[in-house]
Amino acid sequence: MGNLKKEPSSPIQQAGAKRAATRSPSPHLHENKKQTQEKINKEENLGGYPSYGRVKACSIAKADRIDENPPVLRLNEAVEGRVKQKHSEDEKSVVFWMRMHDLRIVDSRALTIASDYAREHNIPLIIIHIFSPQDYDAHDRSARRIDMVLRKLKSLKEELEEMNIPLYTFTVEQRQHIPQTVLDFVKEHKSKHLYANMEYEVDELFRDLQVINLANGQEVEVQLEHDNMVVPPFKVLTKSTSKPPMTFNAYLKGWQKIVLDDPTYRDETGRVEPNDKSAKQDLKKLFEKEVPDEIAGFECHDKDKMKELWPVGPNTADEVLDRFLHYKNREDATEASPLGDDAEKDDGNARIKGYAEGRNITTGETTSKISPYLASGQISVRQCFNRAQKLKTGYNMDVTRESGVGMWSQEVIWKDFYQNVLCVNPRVSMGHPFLKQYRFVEWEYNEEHLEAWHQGKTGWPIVDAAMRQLTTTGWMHNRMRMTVASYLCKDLMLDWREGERVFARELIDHDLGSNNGGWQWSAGTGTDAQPYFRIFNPISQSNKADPTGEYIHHWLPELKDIQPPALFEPAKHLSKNEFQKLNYPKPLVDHKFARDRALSRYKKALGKE
Ligand SMILES: Cc1cc2nc3c(=O)[nH]c(=O)nc-3n(C[C@H](O)[C@H](O)[C@H](O)COP(=O)(O)OP(=O)(O)OC[C@H]3O[C@@H](n4cnc5c(N)ncnc54)[C@H](O)[C@@H]3O)c2cc1C
Repeated sequence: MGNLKKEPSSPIQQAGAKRAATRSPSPHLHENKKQTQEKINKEENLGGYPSYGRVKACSIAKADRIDENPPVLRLNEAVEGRVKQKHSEDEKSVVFWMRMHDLRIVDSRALTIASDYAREHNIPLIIIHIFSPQDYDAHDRSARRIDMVLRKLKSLKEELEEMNIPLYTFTVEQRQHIPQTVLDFVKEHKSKHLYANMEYEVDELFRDLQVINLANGQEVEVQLEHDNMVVPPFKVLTKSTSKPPMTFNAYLKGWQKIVLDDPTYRDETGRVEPNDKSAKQDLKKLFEKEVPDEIAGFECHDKDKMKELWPVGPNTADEVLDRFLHYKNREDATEASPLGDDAEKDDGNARIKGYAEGRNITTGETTSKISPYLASGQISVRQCFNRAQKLKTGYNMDVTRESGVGMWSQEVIWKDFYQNVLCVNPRVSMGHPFLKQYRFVEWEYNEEHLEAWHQGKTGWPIVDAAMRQLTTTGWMHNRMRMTVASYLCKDLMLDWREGERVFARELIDHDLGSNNGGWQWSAGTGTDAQPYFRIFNPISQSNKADPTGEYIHHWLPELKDIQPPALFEPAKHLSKNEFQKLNYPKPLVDHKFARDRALSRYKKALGKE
């Protein structure tokens, strides 16, 4: 790999490197960190994870302890037992805390309740959003994701201003100070009620528990709602065990029954109601504060490109969905915004209609590209599900695999499923495999290979094209996510958490539940995981996802003159001379060798070797 650059190449990698330099140990200190980390791993019984300090995992003991009493259940209890506050004359406002996952003002459960309370008592509604760089760091948030949040907040601020509602944003540097800072704000604005939708990551659940505990002693009532899933966590239970099912098919069955029995789960709440005009004057200072252009340490270096590819505005998420439900597939859309202006409305040939058969093809617009908008809550899961279901024919609810509507609805339910997995087994978001038997897989730690994979220089065109799509656009097609993830874990034998982290730092649609679920599925360590012995072959994946080679040609112009099948494995098909002229790397590892190595390592972890 002599042609591999050590310097971060994509803007997002540069941002990551800068952040790493300021906030976390430099990647170049990995060698020094290795010993310390190995010591910690040994001490904490993490054996088998010799890490370079990159992979974050808490001790097994701690993960098991948190799993035994999942924080979401504790939070549910705390919400039930909260100290209630009655409205009185001295209550002058009500506060809604908007989070990174619910950036919208329509169909947001807690926001609607807050808005109703404000109307009922004739007091103004205040909306706040907190920037927490420490949390972004802890969750490896990408600068692109943060940039999209800022752009959306700016747009919301303008919209809300028309409705006399202030959207006030501020940064809290030390995340441990967030609970009290929020309560201080609530009290300062003479409010006794704070509303928010729950976030399901472990840190956030513990933070919210603390908010409630503190509020109980400070005459503030905190009400938290389940909003980020159609069916809240721990609701779907298997008949035989009364436990949440951990396979998708069983979950889907239970999910469907619950929603059919009680259609209110699908009910959308309306739009936030305006404040009285007087709020503009009374809360002048809050209106005056601008949403910042960037957050220090998370500057987005390809901001303009992101803005062009993933625009935001009052109705953009609705429009992106609309395109998928009612417009034709644009053939040349590999690097285009889902809102490009050359789309043709055609209900008879709408993209969703071809989804069941076409979703694995990487060229054109075979999927919705709604994920950046869904992950940041610019549109709700309910809205997506309901709007697709409106197009169904002949069923009460279509979640079958036979139709485009059914298949797409199932995919949306996968999002719910992975949120549920996160809530039921919090260890998965703390660096632990869902299948505990895979705690001791022996991974390779190879900085060069990781870097080559990240930069799209593995020598396997389908993997490289996909990784360049990721670093250039912040998004990757689902089949490609599975392909590159399988390649990282099973061909390069690199720890899935390394890949999970790279994705988190690059993706504009990063969602902890879906990302973790996708990575663990690919590594064979998760729910529904493909078994360890199923190893994606880059050539069959190329044939399946990019039969004409158009996707590879788009992302790897150096291979533009080569056609399939040579395109899928040029090092094998071309003469030495021809191959050298391409300036394209040879495969990092031989697939057959890698396959045998992976099988042996997994078997060893299972005690079969
Ligand atoms: C290794 C790996 C990492 C992933 N990381 C993320 C991530 O960080 N954020 C993310 O939103 N999705 C992630 N996914 C799931 C999936 O790849 C994306 O949701 C999908 O590619 C987004 O494109 P789309 O909106 O066009 O999807 P569509 O096919 O149009 O699906 C519509 C929506 O359904 C949901 N969905 C679809 N497939 C899945 C799935 N397999 N798991 C969970 N939800 C799904 C998403 O919200 C998606 O936007 C990951 C998958 C893998 C294999």
